[in-house]
Amino acid sequence: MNDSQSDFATRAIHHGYDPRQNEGALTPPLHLTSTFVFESAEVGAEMFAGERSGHFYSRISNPTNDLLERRIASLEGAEAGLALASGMGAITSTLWTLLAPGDELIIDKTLYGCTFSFMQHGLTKFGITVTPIDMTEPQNLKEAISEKTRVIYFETPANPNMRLVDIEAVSTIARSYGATVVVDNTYATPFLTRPLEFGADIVVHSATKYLGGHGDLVAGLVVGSGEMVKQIRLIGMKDMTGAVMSPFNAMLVMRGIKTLALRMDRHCQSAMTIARMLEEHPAVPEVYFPGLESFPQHSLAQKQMPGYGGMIAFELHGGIAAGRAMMNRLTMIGRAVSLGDAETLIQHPASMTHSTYTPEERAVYGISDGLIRLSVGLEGIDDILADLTQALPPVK
Ligand SMILES: C/C=C(/N=C/c1c(COP(=O)(O)O)cnc(C)c1O)C(=O)O
Repeated sequence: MNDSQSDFATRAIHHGYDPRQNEGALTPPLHLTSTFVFESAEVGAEMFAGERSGHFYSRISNPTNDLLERRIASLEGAEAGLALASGMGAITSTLWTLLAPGDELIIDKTLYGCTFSFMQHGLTKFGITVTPIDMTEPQNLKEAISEKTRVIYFETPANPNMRLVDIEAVSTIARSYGATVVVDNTYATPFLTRPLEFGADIVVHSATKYLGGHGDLVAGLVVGSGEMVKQIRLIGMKDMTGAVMSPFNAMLVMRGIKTLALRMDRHCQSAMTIARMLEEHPAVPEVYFPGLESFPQHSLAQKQMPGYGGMIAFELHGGIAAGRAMMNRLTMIGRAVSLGDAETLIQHPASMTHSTYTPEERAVYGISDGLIRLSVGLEGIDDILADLTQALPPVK
């Protein structure tokens, strides 16, 4: 962990909270309240009119959520943050706020399955043009972008095949057209990548994953400029989706974030070791991990990610039949969707998280039928290696 990451670790624990302002309590209070009492009818009216700051209903804001929002904004280097019920809540609340009929949304061709489905089968029903491109080549964006383009959206690394997008290059092109760049930073987390530093406008997270980090909640987060986040809170979240995070989950996400630096360090170390083992294994023809020198975008990874994360995608000889047999032989590693947990998890995107893509779409969008996704957890590395090795086809 270098100096800036050390500062990151400190802010992840302390930012925005002073025990001396809270009866000395080491940990922040949990405001399990739906509503707030006004000191007078006039004050209530002023709050609804936006003439007075403060909390008046937990679908709009809550003091516990407020602290999480300020903390994640600090970690991402943003002016403001917003806590939502899920990653999809963060994504949909943001895009419903930014887009209107007649607008164009340009997306990278590889996205989490439900994100892809919301865009291709949801937004398009409301007169929004959705244009998937291979965003790993910024030239493709130059050719696709137009005055109708309002939003550019991508994940880096992308779920599930690990493709990286050059945030700086894409943001430079987008800015010349006045388009807003939204980056889903779930895989990398702000410990490894802070997209706003490369010119992006908004970051969304499934906080269900690495930020919560313990497989015990579903949550989402958005960060960006103060004005942008205010619009997403008051239009997208309050009125259009209602996708509000419970204060209890906000408390759990803040507890997860306290150890994010430590956990990401371990996820990165273990994933690097496992990726190298897989690369050497004769039953594994393809491994996709940004930290491998053989990774096509390894130099971009070095620019954007000082550590390479905990996610690996790979193929087996024998395709999905061999993949399923291998997954079924595992004894410690869990056959489950989601990612970023203490527990190592494995799944088959084509039939699970990305089954919303048609087979034809999967072929175009780089999600092969044989692809397997591994979320490397925090167990002892020898135990993870042992489980994988005994489950992989025997070396002849
Ligand atoms: C089962 C869920 C998986 N993913 C979700 C996800 C979401 C959506 O996040 P909520 O699940 O709504 O918190 C948003 N953005 C990214 C990059 C994601 O991976 C999964 O892949 O295994």
